[in-house]
Amino acid sequence: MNLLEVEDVTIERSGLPVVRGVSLTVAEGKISVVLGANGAGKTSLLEGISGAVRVSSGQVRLAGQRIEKARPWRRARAGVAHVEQNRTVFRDLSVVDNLRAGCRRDASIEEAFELFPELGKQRSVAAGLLSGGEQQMLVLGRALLGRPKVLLIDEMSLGLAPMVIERLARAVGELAGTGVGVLLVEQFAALALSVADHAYVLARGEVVFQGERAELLDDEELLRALYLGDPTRSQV
Ligand SMILES: Nc1ncnc2c1ncn2[C@@H]1O[C@H](COP(=O)(O)OP(=O)(O)OP(=O)(O)O)[C@@H](O)[C@H]1O
Repeated sequence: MNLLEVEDVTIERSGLPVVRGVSLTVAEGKISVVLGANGAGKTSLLEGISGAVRVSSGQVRLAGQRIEKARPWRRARAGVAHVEQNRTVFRDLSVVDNLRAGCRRDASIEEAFELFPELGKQRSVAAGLLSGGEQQMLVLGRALLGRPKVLLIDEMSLGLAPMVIERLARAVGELAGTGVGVLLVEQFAALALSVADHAYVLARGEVVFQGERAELLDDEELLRALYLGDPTRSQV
């Protein structure tokens, strides 16, 4: 079942369309990734889904219900969690208090420690003292405790070491395993493709490729172009 459906969505910034007629889906328990160079419109797309920016036209449906006109907090309450690029933690609060801040009554912060035992060993440490990777774990753990249906994750790998990125990717796979639909936006294809079920490539606001992970892995030319940051150069 598709938990998230984005249909023909256009988003404008300063009067210019930066997301143009994009359609994509995220199924229950699956990971869809959106790849694309800097400025391709990935962040704007996620913001349009969570409500941080207005969608000019098209539909966004969560479990079949239209949400593209709903206020951001309503979308969050309906089950859209948005993990933004800047890893926002409450720096002065402990790990436990950061998790409590996002914890629904029917969730337990122990669930976050099961997913990230690393955090369980630092319960009373101020979040600001954690490494970048641990802060990302904290943000993901907190999002999990909000019991989302769909998790939007923006550039989780930014500035992190490959080993840490692999660790996070594994955790995202485990999260999806619980039934959450994940939409992962990444500039770097390797991480995204290691966990993706379905992949989309965005260039200048448009989807220029979509397919199963295997198809993208098979298409060396497209992959190379992705790494060079210009997916429009390949034959798609
Ligand atoms: N607040 C804004 N006002 C005007 N234009 C914006 C704004 N934010 C982004 N843009 C423009 O929208 C386009 C898409 O940006 P967006 O951040 O969505 O792309 P991206 O693929 O996520 O890139 P990045 O990896 O840099 O986040 C870019 O041309 C950018 O300059």
